[in-house]
Amino acid sequence: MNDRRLLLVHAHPDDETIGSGATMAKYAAEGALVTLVTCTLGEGGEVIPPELAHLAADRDDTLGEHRIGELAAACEALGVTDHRFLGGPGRWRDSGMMGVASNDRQDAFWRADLDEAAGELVKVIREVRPQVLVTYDENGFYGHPDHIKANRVAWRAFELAADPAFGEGEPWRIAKFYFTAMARSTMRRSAEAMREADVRFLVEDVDDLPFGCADEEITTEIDARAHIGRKIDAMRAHATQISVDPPWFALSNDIGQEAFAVEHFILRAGTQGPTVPAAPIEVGGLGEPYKLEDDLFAGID
Ligand SMILES: CC(=O)N[C@H]1[C@@H](O[C@@H]2[C@H](O)[C@H](O)[C@@H](O)[C@H](O)[C@H]2O)O[C@H](CO)[C@@H](O)[C@@H]1O
Ligand SMILES: [Zn+2]
Repeated sequence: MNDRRLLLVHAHPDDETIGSGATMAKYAAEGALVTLVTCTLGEGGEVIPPELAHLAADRDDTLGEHRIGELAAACEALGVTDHRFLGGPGRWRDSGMMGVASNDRQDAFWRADLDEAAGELVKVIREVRPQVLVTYDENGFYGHPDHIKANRVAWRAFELAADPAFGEGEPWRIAKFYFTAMARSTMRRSAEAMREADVRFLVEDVDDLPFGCADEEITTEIDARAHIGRKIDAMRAHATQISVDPPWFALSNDIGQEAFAVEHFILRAGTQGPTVPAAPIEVGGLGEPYKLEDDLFAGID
């Protein structure tokens, strides 16, 4: 174990793997403490396997409980041993996609009191004392209300954890705050490869997808190719949400995506560390002429 401590805040079981799974596996394998906080149980998700359809919210409403098990299996696959649900399992419920009726439930994460939810995350931050925090950008990566709220709660907790006038425990200032990111150029190349591979999933035009950023916004590139097998295994663990046909996967909308082994991030707060030439495009990097951090802890230790 080294002294590196990485905290990730994700909205639902499966997001950790989709957006940062290879990176989590890499740092866990290198001996860092990787702590995952998941904000809901994913109670409102769709269910892919027909034999599990009864779990859905409008049937038995036991999908949240089932996804606790999926997430435990995914964390084991990633080598992540420290996982918490924000405020405890079921404290806040999956709000559903933007605009649906479940957004208005009293227990919806989207309606959570910001300082109350952030206060729960401050407890974890002051206990773990992470140097690095990762979550979504202000749009929640793709606009889901729970993802947007996760960004807001994480940012508020980032501020409060460092404030000696707030709450109990020793204040802790996190050195670097990152957003998960996906470069549109990488997405385009992936979509082209999917078309050529004639995969069984739908291939959408990148411009029609609700996520992706300009290459120039990326600050950090984590080459976790050595750990892609763990990411694929973790995706398989989330069987109600993800279909896997490596290196491709799809959610219940059946829109094909690539399980990237090189994952990108945007530094939102903190000082950028030393940069190196980006990995080649052929392996999923941004390629020339980009120079990026190749380590989330760059410049800290
Ligand atoms: C990756 C992610 O955030 N998944 C969420 C999302 O699930 C999507 C939702 O059910 C949508 O209606 C489908 O078309 C899409 O395929 C799903 O990925 O929203 C769910 C409800 O809030 C959430 O449980 C799931 O984790
Ligand atoms: Zn999600």
